[in-house]
Amino acid sequence: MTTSSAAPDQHGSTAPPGETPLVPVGVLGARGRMGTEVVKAVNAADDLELVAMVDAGDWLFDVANAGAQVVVDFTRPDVVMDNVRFCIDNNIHCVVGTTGFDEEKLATVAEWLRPKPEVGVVIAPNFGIGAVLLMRFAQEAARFFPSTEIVELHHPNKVDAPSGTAVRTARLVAAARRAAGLPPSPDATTDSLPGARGADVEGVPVHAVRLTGLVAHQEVLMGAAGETLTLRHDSYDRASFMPGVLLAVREIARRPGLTVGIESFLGL
Ligand SMILES: NC(=O)C1=CN([C@@H]2O[C@H](COP(=O)(O)OP(=O)(O)OC[C@H]3O[C@@H](n4cnc5c(N)ncnc54)[C@H](O)[C@@H]3O)[C@@H](O)[C@H]2O)C=CC1
Ligand SMILES: O=C(O)C1=N[C@H](C(=O)O)C[C@H](O)C1
Repeated sequence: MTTSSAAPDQHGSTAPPGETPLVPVGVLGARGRMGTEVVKAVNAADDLELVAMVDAGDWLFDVANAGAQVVVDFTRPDVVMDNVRFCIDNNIHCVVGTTGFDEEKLATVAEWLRPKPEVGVVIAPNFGIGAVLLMRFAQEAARFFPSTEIVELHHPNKVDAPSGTAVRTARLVAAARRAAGLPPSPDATTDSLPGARGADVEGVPVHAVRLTGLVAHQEVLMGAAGETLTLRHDSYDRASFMPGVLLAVREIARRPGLTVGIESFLGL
């Protein structure tokens, strides 16, 4: 299913002459939990124009035919790479929220962008500004604590575990610990059931909870003698991700190449 307004001009805009051109935006995963929020947010923005809504089984070409200059992808880890490749090949900037990106996939996207110096792609596991701040705070604090573990908690419809946010947080914490010369966190475990100590992400245990009634939550637990520092972020409504998504949609044309995370968009 797609929606598209009057045929865009050569700049992809349908704004009346003399007015600031609207940025034509396409949404992939448009009927999903996040995609429906993005559709609402783009429709409510007076400087953006929703020109294409694509979901499973729809024709991906519709985003190009509709003149989208920016595409937002909130689909699935197993399809997102095909979507990103299509957008890059068609000179369409990409704001990607879909998770599942490891270093290899990020390197592949960067390679696809090499012959396209004008195209911008931002891949962010979390567009929630509070979540981004949590990651930054955890990165800053990590070097002061012998032990760090992460607990992420999500709705039971999430297909991937651990969350992309938790994996990125763990990687940032692990890098900070390495830079500080910290030894591995103390752990005397020698006898455990599979999974009991969580997923090992560069030496940081990450535990995933799936619970009816939740949306998206994360705790970073940092331990030292006689104290624990607990950092927690809660997303109660997917509207919380929209300020970050719209910031990226508005900025991406000025950010050619691959950007991972929205920290630089926030001046962090
Ligand atoms: N970066 C961030 O801030 C956030 C990222 N996410 C991630 O976004 C992704 C989507 O999450 P949800 O919206 O909850 O999932 P969802 O399952 O509700 O939505 C995914 C949508 O993509 C559609 N889809 C599947 N294959 C497609 C294809 N080839 N082309 C177009 N559409 C296709 C599905 O039919 C579905 O409507 C997940 O990877 C999740 O981890 C979720 C929330 C925030
Ligand atoms: O699937 C979700 O809902 C979310 N996924 C992202 C992730 O995997 O980090 C972001 C947020 O946690 C919500």
